Parts: sequence; C-alpha cells; structure tokens
Amino acid sequence: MRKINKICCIGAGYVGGPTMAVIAKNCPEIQVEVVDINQKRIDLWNHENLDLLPIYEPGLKEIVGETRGKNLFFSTEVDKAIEEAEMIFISVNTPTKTYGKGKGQAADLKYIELCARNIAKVAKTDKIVVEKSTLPVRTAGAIKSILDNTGNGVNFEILSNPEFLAEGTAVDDLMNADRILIGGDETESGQKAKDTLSWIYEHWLPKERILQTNVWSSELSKLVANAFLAQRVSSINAVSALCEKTDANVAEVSKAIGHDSRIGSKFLNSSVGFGGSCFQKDILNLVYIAKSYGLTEVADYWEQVIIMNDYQKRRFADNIISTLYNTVSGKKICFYGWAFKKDTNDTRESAAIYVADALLDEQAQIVIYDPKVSEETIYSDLDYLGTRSPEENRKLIKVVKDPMDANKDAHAIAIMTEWDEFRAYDWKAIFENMLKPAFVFDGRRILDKDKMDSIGFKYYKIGQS
Ligand SMILES: NC(=O)c1ccc[n+]([C@@H]2O[C@H](COP(=O)([O-])OP(=O)(O)OC[C@H]3O[C@@H](n4cnc5c(N)ncnc54)[C@H](O)[C@@H]3O)[C@@H](O)[C@H]2O)c1
Ligand SMILES: O=c1ccn([C@@H]2O[C@H](COP(=O)(O)OP(=O)(O)O[C@H]3O[C@H](CO)[C@@H](O)[C@H](O)[C@H]3O)[C@@H](O)[C@H]2O)c(=O)[nH]1
Repeated sequence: MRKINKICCIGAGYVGGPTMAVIAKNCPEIQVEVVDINQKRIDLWNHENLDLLPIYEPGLKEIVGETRGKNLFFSTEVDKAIEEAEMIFISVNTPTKTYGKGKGQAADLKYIELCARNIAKVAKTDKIVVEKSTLPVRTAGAIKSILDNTGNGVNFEILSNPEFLAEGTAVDDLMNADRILIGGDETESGQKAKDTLSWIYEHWLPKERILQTNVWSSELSKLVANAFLAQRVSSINAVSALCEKTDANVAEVSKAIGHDSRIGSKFLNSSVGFGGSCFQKDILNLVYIAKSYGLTEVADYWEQVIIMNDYQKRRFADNIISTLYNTVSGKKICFYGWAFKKDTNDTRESAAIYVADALLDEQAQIVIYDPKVSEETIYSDLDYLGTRSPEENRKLIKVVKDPMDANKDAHAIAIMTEWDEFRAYDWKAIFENMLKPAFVFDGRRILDKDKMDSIGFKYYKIGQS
C-alpha cells in the first residue's frame, strides 16, 4: 500500500465539498484540492464569510474554517490539480438524461466523460481515479477505456467509491459512515489502489467498516441502496393513503412494524413524497439498466416506487384543492418549506415543486417561506418545469423572508419541509392572522393534531383520518 500526499476532487458540489472537507480534517498530512468549472461556486467556497458557503450543512462551515488554506483548497484550475494529484476523485453531477436514447431514465454521463478525457489529456504520472459520483453499472469500464487509449504511457487504476451521505446530515454521515465501499480490479495493482484509498478512510473509521468488492458490485450496490431506501418511503406512503380512509394512524403503523427487528424503524416516516437529487434519478437508472438487459419484470418492479411517489405528491395537491371547496383560484396558500428535507438548501426534485405546480395550474396564489432556500432558486425550480412562463410564475408566486408575512390572510398553509422551527411557531398567532376557516395541510406530520384542532384549525395530517 502506497501513502499519498496529494489528492484532488473534480466537482465542488454537495458531495465533493463536504467529502473533501472531512478528508482534509481527518488527514492533515494530505493536501486536498477541490476543483470545479463553476467560478461562482468556487468563489463562494473561498468566501471569507463562512455563512456564504454554497452548501448549507450543519457542522460544515466549522470544518471548512479549520482546514481551508491549510490542507483544503478550492479552485477552478482543473488541469493543474489533475497534474499534481496522485489520486483523483470524480464527483461531478450525473443527472437523468433529458434527450436522446434513454431520455428520462438513463444517467447522463457527459460530465463524467469530459472529466475522463481531461484526465487523459493532462496526466503525466500514474493516477488512481476514483468514481465518487453515482454511476450506472459498468461505467468504470468506459472510463478505463478512455484513459487507457491516451497513448501517453500513464497507468490508471479505476476505483468505484460511491458516497452514501444524506443531505442535512452529511458531516455526521461522513464522520461516522456505516460503511465505505471500495470497488476495484482484482489484480495486484487493483488491490494496491483499493488499499491506498482504504488507508485514507482508516484515518478516522474502523477498518471493519471498509468493504472491498469488485467494481461492478460497488457500482450496483449504490443504486440498490437508494432503491431500497426509497422503496420503504413509497411503501409507507402507500399505507398512508389507506390509513386516511380507515381509522388507522400511519405513525402507529410505522411504530408497530418498525419494532420488528427484521423490518427496523428507519425510513418509515410517511410524507408528501420523497425528493432530492438521488432517489428518483438512481431508481430510473436502475430501471433503465434492467430494461436494457431485457429484464422487464425487474424494471417494472422498481419503477412502481416512483409511480407511488408521484401519486403521493398528486394526492396531497388534490386534497388541498378538494378541501378548499374544489377551487383554489385566486386563493392565497402559504407554503412552509421548499427544500426536499430539513437542514439543507437543496431543492432538487423537492415535492414542494410539484405540489406548487399542480396548485398553480388551478390559479392559486402561493406565498413561500423557507429558512434556507433563496427566491432565485424557487423561481428557477418552477421555470425549469416549463409549465408556464417565467412572468406568470412570478405573478402567482411570492417568496418572503418572514414566516408571519407568508400566512397573513392565507386560506391555507401547506407544510412541505420538516424544518424544526415550524414546530416552534406560535400557531395561535398564525391562526389569528389567517382567513377562516383556517386550513393546515401537514405534509410532514410535524404538528400535534389535538393542539391544532383545539386552536380552531381545520388540520389535515398525511396518513391520519
Ligand atoms: N447530493 C447527494 O446527497 C449525493 C449523495 C451521494 C452521491 N451523490 C452523487 O454524487 C454526484 C455529485 O452529486 P452532487 O449533488 O455533489 O452534484 P452537484 O451538482 O452539487 O455538483 C457537481 C459539480 O460538478 C461540477 N462539474 C461538472 N462537470 C465538471 C467538469 N468537467 N469539471 C469540473 N467540474 C465539473 C459542477 O459545476 C458542479 O458544481 C452525483 O453522481 C450524485 O448522484 C450525491
Ligand atoms: O422516512 C423517510 C425518510 C426520508 N423521506 C424523504 O426521502 C427523501 C430523501 O431523504 P434522505 O435519504 O434522508 O436524503 P438524501 O440526501 O436524498 O440521501 C439519499 O440519497 C443520497 C444520494 O445518493 C444517498 O447517499 C443517501 O444514502 C440516501 O439516504 C427526502 O425528501 C425525505 O424527506 C421520507 O419521506 N420519509
């Protein structure tokens, strides 16, 4: 096993930034360079005011404050970083394809390929290239083929090292990872490369948690882990619809089944639907791969997880419309939360976007408050859907910085994200501020039904009649 002094990471996003910051903190002897083509993002990573880092994660600014300028650096000098590093992590985005073959399902690998070509062009010494991005099975082979055909005599070892952090808890997940997965060739040089990457993680994690597999098992395990987690959310959300029709309470059902140690209690919180940049994308990718091997039943099985999630979002919006006397036209609806979960400023695939879109189709006036999401992001999320013109979106949507401004004269409040501060609000004062009857649709099950009823709200909680 070889110890290394310099690593770099291509992609300074939600994964690249926190992951490299945690490596820098735990490995003071390793110089870590994080590079990105997005100048604005890099400028924010280098901003002297740590509250302006491009990514909000509890505990992140403290680690960046401690390591930046010592052994953690952010820059746009991609070529220089590649040239100098002994190990290169690729952590660029791999979104669902929006064009051509596999549109709407396959992963778009153009950013990965650009990185591979760039490494091939620039590298003059042997490198270990680590896939940190989530990739379809057998992508390592494609990267290897690009790298090995450069003809400049450099040896590349490709490893798959998928990341399992969840947003909102990224720092804690990285510091106390359940497992680290390292996939690589079962050759002597492959084994050496795996051990070198393992050595980095062993700085702060017990060796038993570091699993080594072949490359393809590692690539596939990442997709399967997300598919299993999302499947649990869709399963409990399917049950929530049934609970609303009966006198069952989804929280009691979750608790009852979660006590079975074979089932376990995690990921059984019913909600307005899962969001985030990973679950849907990775399941679609799994579905696409299964289809491409002719495994139709396997593809259909996993696709149902997404179909159920879409149903849950639509069901929530439909309930708001039907409860508000079958029309929301011109009615003010307050959204508490826009992020796809609490403690992150990320809004990718957030359920709030799709619920808002359905209500805007019915000409609702939506006023949004989220403690961490900017007005610019909210407008761009809706504009991206292309359902209506940007001008129309701005006419129907208002984004406010004070939560009490959002509920003033509102017909209804929809709780879209489980931010802790929403629980602590003075709900009596909110009731006074609203039009009557005052409706609350709790898409995250964070408020107490008895308390809300006693204040006078018409309160609807997902998964409870
Ligand atoms: N977000 C998560 O919680 C999470 C967790 C685990 C795994 N993943 C996976 O990790 C990967 C990255 O996700 P993310 O959320 O960090 O994405 P992101 O969009 O936040 O960041 C990706 C960054 O890569 C940069 N980039 C793209 N092409 C580049 C190039 N050729 N050279 C330099 N920089 C380039 C982009 O400018 C962007 O800043 C994805 O494959 C994702 O599926 C994400
Ligand atoms: O019981 C639950 C748990 C989650 N969610 C929702 O599911 C989505 C995803 O949540 P979570 O998994 O906590 O966040 P992500 O950051 O999307 O993390 C997932 O996706 C990452 C990217 O691949 C993986 O690395 C993580 O292991 C995996 O948990 C969010 O909208 C949550 O609100 C629920 O509705 N109910």
